[in-house]
Amino acid sequence: MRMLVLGAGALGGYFGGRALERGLDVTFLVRPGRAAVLAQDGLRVRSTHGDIDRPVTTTQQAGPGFDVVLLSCKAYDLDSAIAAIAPAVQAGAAVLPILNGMAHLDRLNAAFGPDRVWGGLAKCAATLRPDGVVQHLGDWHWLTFGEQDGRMDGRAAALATALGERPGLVAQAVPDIQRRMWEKLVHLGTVAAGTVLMRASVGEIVRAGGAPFLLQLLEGNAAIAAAKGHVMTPAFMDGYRAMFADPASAYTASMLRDLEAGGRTEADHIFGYLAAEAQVAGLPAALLELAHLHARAHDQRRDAERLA
Ligand SMILES: NC(=O)C1=CN([C@@H]2O[C@H](COP(=O)(O)OP(=O)(O)OC[C@H]3O[C@@H](n4cnc5c(N)ncnc54)[C@H](OP(=O)(O)O)[C@@H]3O)[C@@H](O)[C@H]2O)C=CC1
Ligand SMILES: CC(C)(CO)C(=O)C(=O)O
Repeated sequence: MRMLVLGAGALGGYFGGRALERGLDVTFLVRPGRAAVLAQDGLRVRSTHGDIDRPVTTTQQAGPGFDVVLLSCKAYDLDSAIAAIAPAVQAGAAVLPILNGMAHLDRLNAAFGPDRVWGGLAKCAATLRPDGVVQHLGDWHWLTFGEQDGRMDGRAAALATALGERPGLVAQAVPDIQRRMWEKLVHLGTVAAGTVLMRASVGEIVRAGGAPFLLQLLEGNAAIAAAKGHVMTPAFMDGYRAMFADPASAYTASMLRDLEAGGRTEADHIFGYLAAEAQVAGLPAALLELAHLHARAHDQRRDAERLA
């Protein structure tokens, strides 16, 4: 199976590297800066599930011949990413986006049609270090995806079989990817809003007395998902209530890591989207709106080059 990976950042580098290990024919579609690093040093991944150090094939121009495009850009780069992958998708490849959030599906559907676009999500924490190494954080290694019509006999199932389920990468094709993406957004919307607003890990927030704050975010996000027709199960809620009340947790969202590194945030795509959906449903969203404002203010300061 031939895979084109747009972006060799944290997740593109991690999952693209694991796909290479499992025998897929992988090409990274990258911009000149990342292309130069990969040409010089190869793909370097550091992970408790095994490091990766290997030369990789890169291109700066997509073309025909790919079965699937793993789309791993940030939401704010979506327009340029759509333009970059278009030659591969128009030639027949499916798109597997692993961005957090939901709104990108509409834009991908508009660009390529829903038959070509899968849903997808990554439960995996990683970061691209300044030295160009992809650092896997913690133990999560799940890649979940599915065709939007829920078909289980198409290319998504074939990709899951090709990638398999082993430590380092557990790939699953599912018939209910929209529900899974909403579960991920309830989780992410909680950890991102909580840790970005407090500029602290889950454990630090809990030890400071903030467990009720995190739980309020979790319940609020679950109510928004329910209003969209995706009711979180009791088991899901119990698991995340425990996670967001753990005083020993070092857990932070990638958005906090990006913000602390002086990067741009996906504020509109995550907090803005959730707050807008809350408004449509007549639900309270004060904490999401505050997180949105906080991250946007950071983005303003960053764009003006006034970060310390
Ligand atoms: N990191 C994490 O732990 C997790 C992240 N996510 C989500 O996954 C998505 C990706 O995040 P992450 O991997 O952290 O992001 P990164 O910033 O680490 O990587 C994104 C990469 O996309 C590349 N890119 C963007 N536009 C283009 C383009 N037009 N052509 C080629 N390359 C392009 C960037 O390249 P360049 O270097 O040239 O800018 C960058 O290397 C986000 O939506 C995030 O919320 C989900 C789960 C966990
Ligand atoms: C919550 C987490 C780590 C789950 O993969 C994530 O998506 C992120 O930090 O962006």
